[in-house]
Amino acid sequence: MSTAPAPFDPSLRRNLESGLAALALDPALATPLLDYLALLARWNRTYNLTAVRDPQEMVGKHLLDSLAMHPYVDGIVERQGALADLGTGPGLPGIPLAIVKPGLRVTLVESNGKKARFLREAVRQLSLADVRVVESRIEEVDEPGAYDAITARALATLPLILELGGHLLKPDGRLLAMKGVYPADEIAALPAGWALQSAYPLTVPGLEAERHLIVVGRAVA
Ligand SMILES: C[S@@+](CC[C@H](N)C(=O)[O-])C[C@H]1O[C@@H](n2cnc3c(N)ncnc32)[C@H](O)[C@@H]1O
Repeated sequence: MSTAPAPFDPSLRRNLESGLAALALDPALATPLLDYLALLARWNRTYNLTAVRDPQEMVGKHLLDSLAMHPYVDGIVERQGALADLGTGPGLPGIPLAIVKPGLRVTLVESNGKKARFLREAVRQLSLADVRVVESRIEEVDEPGAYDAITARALATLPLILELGGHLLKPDGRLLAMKGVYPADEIAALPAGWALQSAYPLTVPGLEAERHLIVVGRAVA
């Protein structure tokens, strides 16, 4: 499938630009983000990559929702670190974060072949030089201790995310998990050796839904 200019209604760009401004991001980033959205919307017609089909809805539920956590990856960019986005699906939140944080090294981990094919194409067409795609089950990724952070959105419970991908984190690495309702039960059930580090309420411009960023790291003995 070829690249084409984003064929969107101007109101969609305006909504995205005002959402970016509300998140303290440069509204000019709307251009590369809309290129990604156009690709996603086009492939979604045949590949069923996401249940959200309306591009206007994708702006809030996918782009701005993914970007609401952007301040929390700044430390990784500063230390020239690496982040693995587990069960990334069509690249969420990994691709929007990579677009707005140049220099952030992102590995997109996805086991579904169709989604991985889309991801490789998106990386190529959007010229995302610091992004790589690993088509694999998370638990089979053989890169122990390689990452400063792992992200996961709509993947699994906190204990299961750590069971699948905890091995990928450096000793001081962090799981940054995006959650809806505050996951008190999941936090109480964290596996031995892991502890809640912080929890931040996230505001997603234009969305009412409750969102939280849950930060988990290795417990200090
Ligand atoms: C509900 S989707 C969420 C996708 C994306 N993170 C988002 O926020 O839209 C979960 C994704 O995780 C992938 N997945 C689930 N278990 C996995 C595993 N063990 N290894 C790799 N990918 C997995 C699925 O194929 C699916 O694309």
